[in-house]
Amino acid sequence: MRRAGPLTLRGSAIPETTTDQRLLDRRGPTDWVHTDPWRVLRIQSEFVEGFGLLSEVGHAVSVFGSARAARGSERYLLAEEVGGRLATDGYTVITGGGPGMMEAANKGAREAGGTSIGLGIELPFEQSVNDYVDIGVTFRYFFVRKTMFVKYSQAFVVLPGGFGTLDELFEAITLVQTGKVTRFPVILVGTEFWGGLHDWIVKTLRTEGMISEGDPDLVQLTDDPAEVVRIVHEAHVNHFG
Ligand SMILES: CC(C)=CCNc1ncnc2c1ncn2[C@@H]1O[C@H](COP(=O)(O)O)[C@@H](O)[C@H]1O
Repeated sequence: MRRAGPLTLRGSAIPETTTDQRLLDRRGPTDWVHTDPWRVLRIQSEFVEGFGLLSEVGHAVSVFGSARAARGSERYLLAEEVGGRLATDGYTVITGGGPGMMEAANKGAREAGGTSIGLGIELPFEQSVNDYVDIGVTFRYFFVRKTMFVKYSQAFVVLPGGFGTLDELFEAITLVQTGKVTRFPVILVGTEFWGGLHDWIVKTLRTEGMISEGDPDLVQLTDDPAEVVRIVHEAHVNHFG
């Protein structure tokens, strides 16, 4: 008779090898590594890593923006200021961990003495999280990473950017519109950059009946980093007391 954890095995049911031996024995086909059930485990492990790392982060704000802004450019400095002001107000700053405005926001947060987090994404070209990230994770799956941005922040700050930034912006607006997240400010920084999109949302989406009357107000526009912090702070105080 053999006991293995909660199991009792007798006779021919007793395996000839131990669990460790079977684990360490690498022989056999490897196709299973490329199957979806195996990927599900990998996805699960990304959630476990992410939740484990971020669950004790205090109040946080996710800052999005172009990966392509040059160091020292006006937009880089804007992102740096936004990151710095949020950190000074006590918020952890979470970015996509990449270059450009993500790096700038991490830099601002770090230099203001705040916590600077980067949730990177594995991309086809070699890349690691930027040098201003104090706590970083690199995800394989976009959708796991996106869950982390929403779950562990109290607001989205959206600086000028391209498709990646638009993806993050519209995901946030949809979650707010459908009530999946509540009292979650989505702040567009850069009235000139975002004005055209906001006008189109009002003049086309609302006029054509594709969104509700009040939906354009789900996002707020500003040019002023101090105003960003004020909006976040106000929503936060109303929500958490
Ligand atoms: C130089 C280059 C293109 C590097 C890309 N490296 C990246 N690293 C991490 N997050 C990224 C990257 N590219 C896009 N993203 C995600 O998409 C947004 C920026 O994309 P975009 O530049 O607006 O469209 C960021 O907020 C970020 O979450």
